[in-house]
This record gives sequence, C-alpha cells and structure tokens, in this order.
Amino acid sequence: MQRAAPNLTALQSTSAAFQALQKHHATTTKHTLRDLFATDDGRFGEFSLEAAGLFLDYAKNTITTETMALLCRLARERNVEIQRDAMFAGEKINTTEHRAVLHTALRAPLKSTNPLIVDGQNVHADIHEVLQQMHAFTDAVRSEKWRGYNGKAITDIVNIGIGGSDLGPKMVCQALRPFEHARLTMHFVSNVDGHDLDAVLSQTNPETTLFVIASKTFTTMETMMNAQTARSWFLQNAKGAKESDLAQHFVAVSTNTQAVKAFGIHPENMFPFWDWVGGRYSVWSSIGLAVALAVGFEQFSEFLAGAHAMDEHFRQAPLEKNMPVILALIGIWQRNFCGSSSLSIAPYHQDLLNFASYLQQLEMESNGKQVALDGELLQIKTCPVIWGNVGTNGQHAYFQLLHQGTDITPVDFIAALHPSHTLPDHHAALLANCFAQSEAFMRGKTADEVRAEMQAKGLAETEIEALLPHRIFPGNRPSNTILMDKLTPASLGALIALYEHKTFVQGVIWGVNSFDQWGVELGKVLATQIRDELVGDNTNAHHDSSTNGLIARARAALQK
Ligand SMILES: O=P(O)(O)OC[C@H]1O[C@](O)(CO)[C@@H](O)[C@@H]1O
Repeated sequence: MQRAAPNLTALQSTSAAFQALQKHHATTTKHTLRDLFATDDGRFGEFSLEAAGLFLDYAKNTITTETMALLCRLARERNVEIQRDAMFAGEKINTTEHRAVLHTALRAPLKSTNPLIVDGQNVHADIHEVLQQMHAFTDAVRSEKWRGYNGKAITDIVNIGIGGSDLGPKMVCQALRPFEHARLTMHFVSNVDGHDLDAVLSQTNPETTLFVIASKTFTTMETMMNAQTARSWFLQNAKGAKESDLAQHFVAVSTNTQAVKAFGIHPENMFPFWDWVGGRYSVWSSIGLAVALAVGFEQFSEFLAGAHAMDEHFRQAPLEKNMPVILALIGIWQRNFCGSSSLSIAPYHQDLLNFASYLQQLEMESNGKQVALDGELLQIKTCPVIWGNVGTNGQHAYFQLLHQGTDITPVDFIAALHPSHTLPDHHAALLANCFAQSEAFMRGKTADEVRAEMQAKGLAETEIEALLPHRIFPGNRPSNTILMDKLTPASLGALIALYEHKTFVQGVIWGVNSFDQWGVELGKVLATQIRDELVGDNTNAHHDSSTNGLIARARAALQK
C-alpha cells in the first residue's frame, strides 16, 4: 500500500545529515578542483551519468565520493523518495492550496495509462480528451481547414498570457524554431505595457491572425487587458467583421470556463486544464497549444514523450544515479554548504535564448520561500537567484565577474553535440568555447603560470609584477555540463523535466511547498488600488510619502 507523504518540515541545520555535511565541508576546502582532478583520473567517470537522452557531467564541483554519499543521506533523511512517489500518485502535496501536483500525468503515454483518480475524476481520461481536442484543432489550423472569418488561411498566432502561460510556450517555440510550420509566425504578448501588444498588432493582419488567450485563472490583469485590447483591435480593423466572427480568431486555454464564456469565447474554442497543473509546470497541458500549433501535434507528442522518459528515470533510478536528484543535491551543496547565492544558466545554443527566463520562474517562484510547509520560519537559505544568457554572448558581458569577481557563482552549461543548422565551422567553435569556459573556471591560472607566460613574451619584470594580480584567475569555480545529442522536441522535454524534478527535490529537502506562490499577491493587490488612484476619483492615497509622490506625478502626467 502507498505510504502517505509526511508533511514537510523545515530543514534544520541541527539535523544529523546536515551536520555531517557541514563537518565534511570543512575538510573539502583543503583541496581545490585542480587537485581533485590531478589526483584522480576516474573523476569524470564517477561524477557523470546519462538519462533520457541527456548526459550530465558534474565532476567540476568541489565534491568527493563522500560528499555525494552524505548528500544522498540528506535526501533520504528528508524523505525525497516518499514525497516523489506521493506526487506521482496524485496526493495533495500542495497543502496550502489543497491540490494534487500532476504535471507528470500530462505526459504519460496514451496507451499505458491506468486510471488516476483525483477528486473522483479520472485525470488520464480528461487529459486524453483535451489532447485529442488539441490534435484536431492544430491539424485544422496547420492544414488551412480552419480559416479566418473571410476565408483566408491563418498566418500569425498571438499567444496572450503571462508567467507560466507565456514563458513555457515562448521558450519552447523558440527552442523548436527549426520544426516550425513555414506559414505560421508565432508571437507572444505578456506585458501589460502596451508597447508589447502594439509591437505585435502593428505587424499583423487581423484577417489572418489567431489569438490564443492563455490563462489558468482567466483573471490575471495583464492577460485580460491585452485580450480585451486585442478583441477591440480585431473588431475595429478586420474589414466587415462582426462579433460572431471573433470565434474564428480567439480561442482560450484556461481552467475557468465561466470567465472564458463571459469574455465571449465559445466553449468549443476553449481548451481546458486543471487546478492540479501549476502555472510554471503547465507547458505540457493545453497551455502548450501555441507549441502544438507551431510544430504540429506529432512533435508536441515527442516533446511530452521526452519529458516522460525523464519522469520514469526520476521515479525508478536510485538516488545515487538519479539525474534530477544529483542536480538538486549539487545545488544544495553549493547553496547551503559552499555559500553561493546565485546560479548562472549558460545554454550554448541560441535557440535556448529564453531558457534562463523560463527557469527563473520555475525555480524562484517554486522555491523562493522563507517558511516550511508546516509554517516554521526557515533558518537556512533556500532558492538561489537564477539568471543567465546564451553562450557565447554571456562571455562578453558578465563572465568577467564569474572568473574574477568576489562571489563564486556556479554555472550550468547546456549544449547540443549536433547543431540544427548546416553552416560549417560554427558548431565546433561554439562547443570549444563552452568546454573552455568550464575548464577555465575549474583550473584558473596561478601566479606562477601568469608570470611564466609574461616572461615568455619578454615583458619587463616591473611590468610583470604590476600586471600579475590582475591576470591571476583563482579557479576552483564549480559548474555542471549537460549535453544532448541535438535540440529536438524529445531532448527539450527531457531537459525541462530534469529541472522540474531538480526543483521538486530541492523543495522537499528545504521543506517548502514548491507549488504555491503567495509571494506574488501583495504587489497585485496594491497595483489594483494604485491604478484607481492614478486614473479614477480616489485621490485620497494613504501610502508612504515616496509612493504618494510618485502617484501624484504620474496622475498629473496621465491627465495632460
Ligand atoms: O495563467 P494565469 O492564471 O494567468 O497566471 C499567470 C501567472 O501568474 C502567477 O500566478 C504569478 O502571478 C504565476 O504563477 C502564473 O504562471
């Protein structure tokens, strides 16, 4: 029988596993990464693994066999396996919102699924029904069976959504650009800043544009405002269009049927999903409609299958050989024992341009928490700041700080062994840079090496001594490298699922609820109030003097 997951408690620095790791950390600082590589030829073999088409090299971290054993002990002490099984089984592990967490069910294969019952509903049956609806619709749009109100084929798809209803589909469409339908141009509008929508509307023809209004709640202020503006734009600019023509140009993706109806979208044109899909975990649901439109349903299914392969690995592999668990534990080591406060994501693949932004929401909205699920204030650090950009661009911007700055920032390098283009020479140059950076972070360059180099160039001794401190690289800077054969729907699915499960494992270890986001509420409430003060009659603002002053200036400007 399934064991119920225990409620998560705060990770205590007094726990036996935590203390053992702290003690161990004090001994590891004696050895640099350079020493560890110099004294052990088998390091790469020991600290690397393959799963679901991905390869992870984590040898360039300040870890030893003992470190990994102690980290796995911590994971067991924190019940990672029990919590994982509870998530897959549909237990309501999101206890602050009383919800199951079942994004993994969205990518389970069609044939092999047994019923999975949540609140009396077989979620597998629901999922498959919506997948069929998505299949039929995306085929129709791509094959020109679905056309605009005056018979023209759709040429532009505009996804209007924000957060998880934008970052996932946008990142995936960009990453799978080579698979995109030639006729369809994808656009993503998220910001309430009218410049965002304006930039898209000014390039599109209302007669051939399809809007996908994507919002789990269908109440998010930004999305609702953009959707209303797009609706008015359509009615004003599509020649001879009537209200009833909106049906050919507006579809919705949401859990909120009532609000979708109230907006004027026909229920047949609504693609539902469910409260057990968190926004930042929703690209596998109908929120992925833009992806399926862009790359076709077959490729979308491949994307789901790639994620499912990682799910199976996560469910079955022992902790010691479990890629998401290892990635999570390395992160815990860096954050809680080595003291790093951020993690830089460096995809050496231009098509993963939006991957760091996607991970920002995934990890920071999930684990940017200060209390454990039982309400206790955490005494240890949780999620680091996630940031980054594609290589090689980052090298010419912020890598200086990563090499010689005063903070040690771990880096996740991500690369594909084969490119999706056919241009000669570029790919070897790209991979060379990727591997060179992780080697440079690890090795650094000592004073003796710098001196010898400058002497060989014939520099005067005085100049050598003056330049020496500036040209030393401390090294001993950690990184992971994740390789895939090629960026495909399946490898991308596996990559995203890897980070989802990494995030989950870290949340369990810290003891936080990775599936709520109460921290975004306060600003939303204040914004609604301030908007009334900016454009309405309510001038009786009771804010601090700074906020009052800013409101007064903006109100005056808006009224001119
Ligand atoms: O899909 P919705 O309901 O519009 O929400 C968008 C985003 O807003 C958030 O709730 C945060 O404000 C995210 O978690 C979510 O992805």
